[in-house]
Amino acid sequence: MSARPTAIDVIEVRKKYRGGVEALKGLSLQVPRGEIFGLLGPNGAGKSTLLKILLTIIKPSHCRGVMLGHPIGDKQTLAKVGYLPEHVRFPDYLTGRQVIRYSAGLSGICQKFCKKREEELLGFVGMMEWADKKMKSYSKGMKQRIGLAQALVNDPELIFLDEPTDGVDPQGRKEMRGVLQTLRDQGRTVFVNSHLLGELEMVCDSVAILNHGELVKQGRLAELTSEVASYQVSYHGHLGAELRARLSELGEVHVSEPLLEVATDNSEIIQPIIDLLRSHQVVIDEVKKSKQSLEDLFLSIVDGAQQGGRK
Ligand SMILES: Nc1ncnc2c1ncn2[C@@H]1O[C@H](COP(=O)(O)OP(=O)(O)OP(=O)(O)O)[C@@H](O)[C@H]1O
Repeated sequence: MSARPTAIDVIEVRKKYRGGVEALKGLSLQVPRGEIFGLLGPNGAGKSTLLKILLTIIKPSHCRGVMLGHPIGDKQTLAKVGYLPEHVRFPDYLTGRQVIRYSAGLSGICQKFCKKREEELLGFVGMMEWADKKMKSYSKGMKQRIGLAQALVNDPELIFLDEPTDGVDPQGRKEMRGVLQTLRDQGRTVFVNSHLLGELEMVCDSVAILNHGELVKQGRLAELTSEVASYQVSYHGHLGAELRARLSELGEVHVSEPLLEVATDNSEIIQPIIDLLRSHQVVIDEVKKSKQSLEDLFLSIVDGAQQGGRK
C-alpha cells in the first residue's frame, strides 16, 4: 500500500475532547489516490472526529501528515475538497438547482461558469428533470444526489461522503454506487464513511477499521476479505450421534443437513473430517471454501476487541 501515491497520509493523530474523552489515540492511516476508500467502525470509534480534523472543522491534540500534498489543517487545501455531511438538510423551499448554485457561490465560482457547472452536475447525478422542483418534493435518494452534486461543485480531487446512502432505497443505493465509481474513474479520491458494510464491500478498493480511537485493520478490500473463513461440505448420508461427537473432536464443526461447516482456514483440518465421513459411508458431494465478507471481518475484529476488553 505504501508504494501507491496517497491522497491522505495521517500520522499519529490524537484528539482528546475537553471532557477528557480520548476519541483518537495516535492513529496513522493512508488513503490511496484515485480510489474509493471506506472508513468503518462501531459508534463512537472516532470516525467523525477524524473526518472533522481532516476538514479542519476541529483541531487535533496532535497530528502530522499531509492531505493532497499539503499539511493537514491547511485551509487552502479545502479548495480541492468536496464534502457531503451526514444528515445534511438543505432548505425545503430551494430547488435542487438553487442548492447547487448556493454552494457554487460559497466556493467562489463565478456566475458565468456556475451555469455550465450546474448543468453538468445535474446531468451527472441524474437530476436534470427535477432540477427546478423544490427540495421538499424530493425522495431521500434525490436529496442525497443533490447533496453529492453540491459537494462536486468545486471540481474536487478528494471527496468526503459521510453515510451517503443511509436511508436511501436499494435502487438509489445502486445509482449512488455507479456515481462513486465514475468519480473514481475520473481520477478522484472518494472517502466514504459508512456503517453499511455490504454497500462498502461492493464499491471500495481499500478500507480501514477503527475501534476505540485506534486503527485495527487497514488494507485492500480484496486482500482483507480473501481469507478463508470456513469450509462447507455438502454430503448425503446419515450422521448419527456418535459420528457427530467424533466430528466435533476434530474441529469446530456445525451440521445443518445436508451441509456441514467447519470453521477454519486450514485445509489440513478438513482431511481427517472427510476421511471420517467416508469411512461411515457418507458421500461427499462438494467441498467449498467460503470467504469472509467485510461484515464477518468487521464483526470478528470488533467482537474480538470487546471480548479482550472484558477479560
Ligand atoms: N464534541 C465532543 N465533546 C466530547 N466528546 C466527544 C465530542 N464529539 C465526540 N465525542 C466523543 O468522542 C468519541 C468518538 O466520537 P465520534 O463521533 O468521532 O465517533 P464515530 O465513530 O463517528 O461514531 P458514530 O458512528 O456514532 O457517529 C465518542 O466517545 C464521542 O462520545
